[in-house]
Amino acid sequence: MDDVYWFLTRAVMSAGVWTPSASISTFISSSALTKSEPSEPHGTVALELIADSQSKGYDNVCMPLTTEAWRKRWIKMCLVPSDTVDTEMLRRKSRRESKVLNRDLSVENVAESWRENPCFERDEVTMTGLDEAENVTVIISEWLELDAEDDGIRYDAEIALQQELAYASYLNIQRAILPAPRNRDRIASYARTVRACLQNPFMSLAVRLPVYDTGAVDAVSSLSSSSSSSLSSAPSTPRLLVSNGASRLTPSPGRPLEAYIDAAWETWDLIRSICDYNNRLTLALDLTPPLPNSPGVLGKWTAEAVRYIFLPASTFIANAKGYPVLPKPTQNFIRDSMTHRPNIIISGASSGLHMRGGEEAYLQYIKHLERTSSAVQAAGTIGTVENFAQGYQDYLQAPLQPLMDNLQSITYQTFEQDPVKYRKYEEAIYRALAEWPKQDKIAICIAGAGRGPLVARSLSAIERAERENVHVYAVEKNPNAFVTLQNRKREWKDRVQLLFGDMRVIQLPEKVDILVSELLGSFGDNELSPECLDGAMRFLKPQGISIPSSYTAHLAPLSSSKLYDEARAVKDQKSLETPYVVMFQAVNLLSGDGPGLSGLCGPQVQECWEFEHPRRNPVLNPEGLPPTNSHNTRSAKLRFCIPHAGVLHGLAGYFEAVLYGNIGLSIHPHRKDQISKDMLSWFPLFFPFKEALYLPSNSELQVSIWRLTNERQVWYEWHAESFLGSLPSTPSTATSGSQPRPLSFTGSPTIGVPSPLIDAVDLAPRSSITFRDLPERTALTAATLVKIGHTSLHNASGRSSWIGL
Ligand SMILES: C[S@@+](CC[C@H](N)C(=O)[O-])C[C@H]1O[C@@H](n2cnc3c(N)ncnc32)[C@H](O)[C@@H]1O
Repeated sequence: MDDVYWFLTRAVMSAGVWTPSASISTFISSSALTKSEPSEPHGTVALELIADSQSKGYDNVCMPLTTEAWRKRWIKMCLVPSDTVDTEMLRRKSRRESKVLNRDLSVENVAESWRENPCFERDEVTMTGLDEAENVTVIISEWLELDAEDDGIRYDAEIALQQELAYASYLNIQRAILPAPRNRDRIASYARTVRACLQNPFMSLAVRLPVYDTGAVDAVSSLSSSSSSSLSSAPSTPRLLVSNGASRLTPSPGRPLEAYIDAAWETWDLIRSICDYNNRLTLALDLTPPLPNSPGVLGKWTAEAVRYIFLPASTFIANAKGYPVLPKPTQNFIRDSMTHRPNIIISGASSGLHMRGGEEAYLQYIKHLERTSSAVQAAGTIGTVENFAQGYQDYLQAPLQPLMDNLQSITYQTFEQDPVKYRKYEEAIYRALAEWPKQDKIAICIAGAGRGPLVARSLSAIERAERENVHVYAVEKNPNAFVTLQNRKREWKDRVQLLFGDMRVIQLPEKVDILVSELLGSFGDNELSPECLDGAMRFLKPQGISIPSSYTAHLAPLSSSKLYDEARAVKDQKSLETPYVVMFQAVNLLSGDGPGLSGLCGPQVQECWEFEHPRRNPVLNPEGLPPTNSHNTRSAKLRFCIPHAGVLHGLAGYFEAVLYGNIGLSIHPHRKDQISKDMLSWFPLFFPFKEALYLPSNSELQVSIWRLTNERQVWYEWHAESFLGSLPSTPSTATSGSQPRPLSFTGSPTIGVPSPLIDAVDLAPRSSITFRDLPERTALTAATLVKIGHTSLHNASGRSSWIGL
């Protein structure tokens, strides 16, 4: 049964033109702001530069809040002058912590009065008027070291930060970009300060972060080298402002750039965790080179709260004609990010770095990426899921309970707009009919007919198959929908017989050859199709056909701070133990394909279990019904390889159904386009975790999930454990001198069975990785995995969420 009714109703009412457009800003440096006098008619330099950038087609400007004068005063007040610093240490020191003998008490008194009453002088800020600050993205002083080693520097940097934010608030600025964290050792201090600043409920903050971690690349030198070259000055100017590439850091040989990207992500993960996933904390992702070359490595950032993307001119390369373009992986990342409507900040466009195109070439190129983004194009194309779901991405919806509830007419009407589902059903019925000898009398039952679209599709399949002798029964338990069915019966005449009642108890005048139902949920069985069809199977002849004939549930571990945050917003346990229907957008699937640590890891998305109709050899009571529901319980233990560090926030649930032969329905992310492209009726299920579980690079995640039942309810429970590998000291198997066998990439009957719907077009051999020899594999597994964490058991005994029978 379709999980999107509620969403659809809302979507129909709010359908409007939503253009997923990014806003593009230009960066104005503080030197540009201070060097010239304003010309008429602009009252200030800031207003003049803002007007100039608007005339060039930028949507916004991004500029620092403070000037060089402020930096100089802060250094003078707070840092020990360079000539008194211990040159061995090559580190800046705060006056507060300094033990030097020749302390200048007058300066220290000035500093103390500043600490007591922080205040700017006019020439220390770039703007003073509300008109200047309007629509400006403000950058907090980049030289503030909120993560300095020196306690005094950190303390004074925090006071300065609070002072700048208070001034920004005064100018009605509600968003600010913070200085980048630089010192991995002190990220917790940085994050604590940010958390304190977030106490102002009207201010949203973005952490600027290079996609590789500068602290990891050059942990000491980034601080000490800048101080050695300018001991009397503040920390180095952040790389963002360097457009000639002179200050590029080079990763050390032997460590791939991807490793630094994991480190950068870990920095972000720690900051947002300490800030308790505050939704006013976002990322300003700095794409200053060097950047990774491998495709998809930037993909994990699409699942994070990236509000700003810094693109210095130095990130661009020249194409064959000399115009600036982005390297392929960066290009793809920008395209994919477009649906999140980021604010893209271009800096150094006027520096003449590229031969052709001039300053506007950068802006034009980003606009071109937006226009050609497949996600943006899909959102603008009627009939696609992206268009259909506009504005509802990453929106949590409680799945409906169609067995317990009676749907409204508007709900039926909206999901009847899905052309793909009904076309697939008609084709399945047509093919099933084609298998019967022409002269046979055939009976079809539509179990759960709703307002009748599958009845109408059955009749057209009968016509296409040129069958004369076919009778259709339509069973429906919703009394209101049954009125609509009666109305349509006038058009169907006696080809169709309507029966009002619950398919689990109702009697039919005769047994049928084909039983058609659509009781599927996003996870296949989560709207109780197995339980309803147990009853309906009484109508089916022994050799009869059920459409669907089977369906499978699939899972993948996912990271999404947005969904995690949403699920936690309702502050009770229930909301974090409830599966939700969600159109995923800012989501990253954490698993990769491969053998992993245990040799047992499967594909990125794995199958949990299957339901087949009719069941093989069922135990039935005299009424033809199963005595208990225990045969509909299921469980799965899945092993996922985690190639890159990430945080597990939940599980993505999908289904795939075989209607008949190779006709099917699928929302499996890798197969849906091959099986039922542009089908609108189902969005995936999201099983949240109460605790975010950190997963290091090259770890293994083991997920357990159960479908459980009692006489009145069905529910899911879920749990996860994480492992790291350690090499066994001795070979774990006694294979008389032979080496452990290599991993085999040949098919396995149990892991990652390929879809029966796409056997001819199935994908790479992602799904079938296992050891050839099971006993050997088991011994190795036990020897190599080291447990590192787990979640609690979610929804124990169905305490928070269940589906009523
Ligand atoms: C998803 S709707 C499908 C309606 C229609 N077949 C379609 O595809 O548009 C499922 C329908 O099955 C009905 N239904 C669910 N459980 C039922 C049961 N146990 N007996 C009879 N009808 C049932 C619901 O009322 C609903 O109308």
